[in-house]
Amino acid sequence: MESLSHSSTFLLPVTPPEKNRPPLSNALVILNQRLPRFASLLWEHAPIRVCADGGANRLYDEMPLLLPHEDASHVRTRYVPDAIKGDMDSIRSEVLDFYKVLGTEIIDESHDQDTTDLHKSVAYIRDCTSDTDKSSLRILVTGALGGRFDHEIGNINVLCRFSDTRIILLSDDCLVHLLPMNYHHKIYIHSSVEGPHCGLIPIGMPSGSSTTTGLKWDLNETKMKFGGLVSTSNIVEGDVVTVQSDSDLLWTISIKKP
Ligand SMILES: Nc1ncnc2c1ncn2[C@@H]1O[C@H](COP(=O)(O)OP(=O)(O)OP(=O)(O)O)[C@@H](O)[C@H]1O
Ligand SMILES: Cc1ncc(C[n+]2csc(CCO)c2C)c(N)n1
Repeated sequence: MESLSHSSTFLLPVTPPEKNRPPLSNALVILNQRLPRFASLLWEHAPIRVCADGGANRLYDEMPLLLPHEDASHVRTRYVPDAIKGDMDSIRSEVLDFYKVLGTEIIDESHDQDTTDLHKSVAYIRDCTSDTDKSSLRILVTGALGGRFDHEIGNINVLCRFSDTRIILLSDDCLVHLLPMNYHHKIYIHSSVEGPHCGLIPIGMPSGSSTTTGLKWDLNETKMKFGGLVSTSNIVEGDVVTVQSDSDLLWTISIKKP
């Protein structure tokens, strides 16, 4: 069985070795919810930055608030997205004009009312990425959790629709990503910034057998399904958690407050 490693390095300060030889190439998608307090750190980790429609308002309004000791207009001209994509029904016109003048690519897909702005943004990033680079692509998504439940479920559905792409949904409090079925997953825990609360939830179908190590309540060829057992309020015990399952699982872990 093939192995897949996971590590929330994007929550750690950017270090020179990572700048020289990053193991994964990050992209950032900003959704239309409050920016997390570590938004500027994610920006530094991600050379490609896309705002999904109203996410551009958040970047424009809130990045200066996260950097209160700097001049607001300097912050705005430093944090310019590569692209703004979506159905453009939420972005304010002055925000659109501001970024357009600074060279941001504007992709209006208002004709498509069947896919979400996150879906459109993920498709854009995948299309910009060569096939050889796709295996090392990791998309970080801010504002994806909390808020409106239909949006949250839509965001989780994007994980399933693009299950061959690493996508991490983020809020201030936690992160969520998919562990595709039939891999030996090794999750490296950075206990200075994440944990100990975590969960493993089957998505799309019941799990006939899931096995873990490194958790307080490990699974041992355990069945999980909605309406039966799902692993919530679990606790990470070691520096590494391993997971194997015959179905796709969502992995979630808490993010520590500073
Ligand atoms: N309250 C929220 N909770 C979670 N995700 C959100 C929330 N609001 C927006 N998003 C995410 O940000 C993206 C862009 O938001 P935006 O408000 O521009 O979308 P929208 O398509 O205009 O939404 P709607 O028309 O349903 O209000 C959405 O596609 C969704 O992924
Ligand atoms: C069955 C079905 N349900 C809801 C929508 C609406 N919808 C889904 S994604 C989207 C775009 C949001 O930016 C909109 C309006 C649809 N098309 N089909």
